[in-house]
Amino acid sequence: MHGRNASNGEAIALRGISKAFGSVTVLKATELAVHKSEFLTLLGPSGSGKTTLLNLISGAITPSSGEILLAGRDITHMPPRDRGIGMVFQNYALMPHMTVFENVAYPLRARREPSEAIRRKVLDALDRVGLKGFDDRKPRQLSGGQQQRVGIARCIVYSPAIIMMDEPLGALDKNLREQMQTEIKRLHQELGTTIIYVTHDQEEALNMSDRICLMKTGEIAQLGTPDELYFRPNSRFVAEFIGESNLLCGKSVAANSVAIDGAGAVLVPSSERGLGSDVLIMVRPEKMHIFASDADTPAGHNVLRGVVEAISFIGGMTRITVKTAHGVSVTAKIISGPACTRPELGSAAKLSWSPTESVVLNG
Ligand SMILES: Nc1ncnc2c1ncn2[C@@H]1O[C@H](COP(=O)(O)OP(=O)(O)OP(=O)(O)O)[C@@H](O)[C@H]1O
Repeated sequence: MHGRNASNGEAIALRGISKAFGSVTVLKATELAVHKSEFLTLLGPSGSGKTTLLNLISGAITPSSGEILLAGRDITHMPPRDRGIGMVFQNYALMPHMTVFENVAYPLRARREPSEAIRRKVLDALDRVGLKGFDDRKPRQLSGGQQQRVGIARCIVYSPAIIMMDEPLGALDKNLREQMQTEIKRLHQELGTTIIYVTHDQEEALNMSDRICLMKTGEIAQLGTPDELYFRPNSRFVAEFIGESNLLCGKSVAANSVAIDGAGAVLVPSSERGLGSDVLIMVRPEKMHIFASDADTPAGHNVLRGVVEAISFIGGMTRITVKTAHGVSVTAKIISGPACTRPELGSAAKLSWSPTESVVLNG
């Protein structure tokens, strides 16, 4: 398994990679392996280190410590152009005086490929990104979305094994962004390329990725599938960054029970915790059910009582917030139906959820 095959299916591996600018460490020692053909997204708030990580992999900056392996080979000190990693930028970085054809041909000309091969590959790349027949245009004659397609064509034209995209859809409006997300996913499936994608948009990350690497102040907060980050966040930060969450503070009173501050004990999945330790229970709003105060709740469910303080209709779903007797606002998201089927503003209500839907986080 080792020797020639030392990469073990890893396209990129970071081993103890860190980066400091002067005395400020912006990326703490990081371990990360990106699998071959994987779509991995670096997600995180502004300043969390996503671009720094990308720049380290591309070779635009050198690490303060650690090593970077490309398919098992140490490239830590290799110049960027020799790494063969394709880049797609938010601002497209097209050459304005060149036609679309020449922009896309550029990396092939730099590699001195024969002109017939260049023509074939450029037209194929333009076809793949839906720009057949646009080869004679100049970038300024294209919309933002079309310019980014040229940026993508220029990247896929020389078949790099790894493509990195830094907020590629950041300059586009919402509808176009969603359409381009679908197209980038399709291209990923067609080409089987490893993609490392940077965004600070959690919906984009959930929609596109095989795995998400969520960054927080220069560290990986959690690395996992979209499902894992959404349903099994490992911390309050992850629970709050991905999707909406209800957080209830309490103390562990048994392996499967937490006493919520001011509201009695609720059941949670069993796990080993120090009794009396501070914990947070996270429940996604769509796992919360709402009932009139005199209605029966499902057997075995946890129940909180309160008063409906806000109702907002968000299309297919309706968000109902209940202020509980212990003064905490808890939100349930239910499938929208006629107004008569939901509690009225100001009325007493019960919220219930299955103990299996409680995620226990360290307090
Ligand atoms: N050349 C530099 N010199 C000094 N500090 C830098 C430099 N480049 C980045 N930083 C700092 O490193 C931290 C991480 O920046 P980085 O650009 O990697 O974040 P990011 O997650 O990509 O943020 P954004 O979403 O805003 O692009 C920030 O605090 C930033 O100010």
